[in-house]
Amino acid sequence: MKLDARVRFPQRGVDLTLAVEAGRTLALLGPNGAGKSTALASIAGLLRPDTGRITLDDRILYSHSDAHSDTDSGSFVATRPGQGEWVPPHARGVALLAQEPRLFPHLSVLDNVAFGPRSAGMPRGAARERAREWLGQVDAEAFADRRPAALSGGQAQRVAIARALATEPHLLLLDEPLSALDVESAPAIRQLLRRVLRDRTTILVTHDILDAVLLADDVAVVEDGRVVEQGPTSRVLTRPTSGFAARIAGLNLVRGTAHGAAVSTPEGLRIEGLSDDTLGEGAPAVAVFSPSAVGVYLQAPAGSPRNVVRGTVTDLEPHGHQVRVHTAYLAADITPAALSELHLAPGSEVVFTVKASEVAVYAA
Ligand SMILES: Nc1ncnc2c1ncn2[C@@H]1O[C@H](COP(=O)(O)OP(=O)(O)OP(=O)(O)O)[C@@H](O)[C@H]1O
Repeated sequence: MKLDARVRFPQRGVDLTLAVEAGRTLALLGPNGAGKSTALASIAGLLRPDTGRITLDDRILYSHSDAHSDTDSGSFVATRPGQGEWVPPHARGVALLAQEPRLFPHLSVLDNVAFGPRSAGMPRGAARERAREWLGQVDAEAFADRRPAALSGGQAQRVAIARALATEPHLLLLDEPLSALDVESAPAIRQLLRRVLRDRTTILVTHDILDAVLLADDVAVVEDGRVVEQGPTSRVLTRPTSGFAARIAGLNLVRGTAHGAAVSTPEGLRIEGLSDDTLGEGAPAVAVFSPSAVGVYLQAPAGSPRNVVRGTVTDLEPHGHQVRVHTAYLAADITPAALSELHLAPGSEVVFTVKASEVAVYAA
């Protein structure tokens, strides 16, 4: 089913609009405190937004508007302040899978998975039958008779996935489902999710770019309580328009205004690039380029036609066989040999150069 959600918590500075098309997986990415968990809890019904509207297809799960602050056309005419609709969590057809499996410790694995169907009124035998099917789907039927305490973290998360899916939810919410797992068990659970999420309407909160690439059709980047960027995963990672998406995609991004195929920043920086967008003069735009396209010098090379950006080294870190040199806003990859020749350390003044032909300029 298709999800449309607008959730507003003015006191938390959260005002998010999200849409997930039926059968697609949307990854929510963003820094800590951006509002991702607030969005999931609101959609699951664990948290009541001050105002907003949440629908699954035509069914309203939550609706409440405030005539004074909600300027959405029409909606506040029909609903006066204090009125609204609220479907409790268990009746939403929404399953939430958290970081920790949170299985019921006193029930067997089988009865943990049968719990949802039982609560929905299914007879015990049929509920157990369904639980067995789902345990089979997640390769966990061998643990059916165990108690949760006798499971490893990865095994418990498999069971939690089966428990969430056994309720046959219209919408699945995953809150960093792999973050509590060790590096050995995470890949297998990621593969399992890849299989079970296919054609299922899902929102996935993650900090891991690999999860977004392997599991999500679309990505929404949340910063400071707002969705700052949303689109197909491949587009967001190859043509990011937010600083956060650029960082996780491993790209440099300079934001400013368009002047021809150049971007100018309020600080006076000007980056020339190539653009296949029709950019209005002065329109918001970004210049995006890879750290591997950046040359690092101590002095600006004489007569160079390249873009030149001065900065102070903030950090040096290994990056594959190279070393990534960070300044406050940009990064460059150089060889260890170049690093030792330049004698770089945090605090060093450097000049970054990049050819215009390596810089993509597009509307932001
Ligand atoms: N119980 C609460 N009461 C008031 N404000 C809260 C509460 N929980 C979170 N907030 C605020 O709401 C905003 C969004 O927080 P939220 O936990 O949704 O972010 P997040 O993106 O999920 O972060 P993280 O990645 O750290 O989980 C933050 O400003 C946070 O301080």
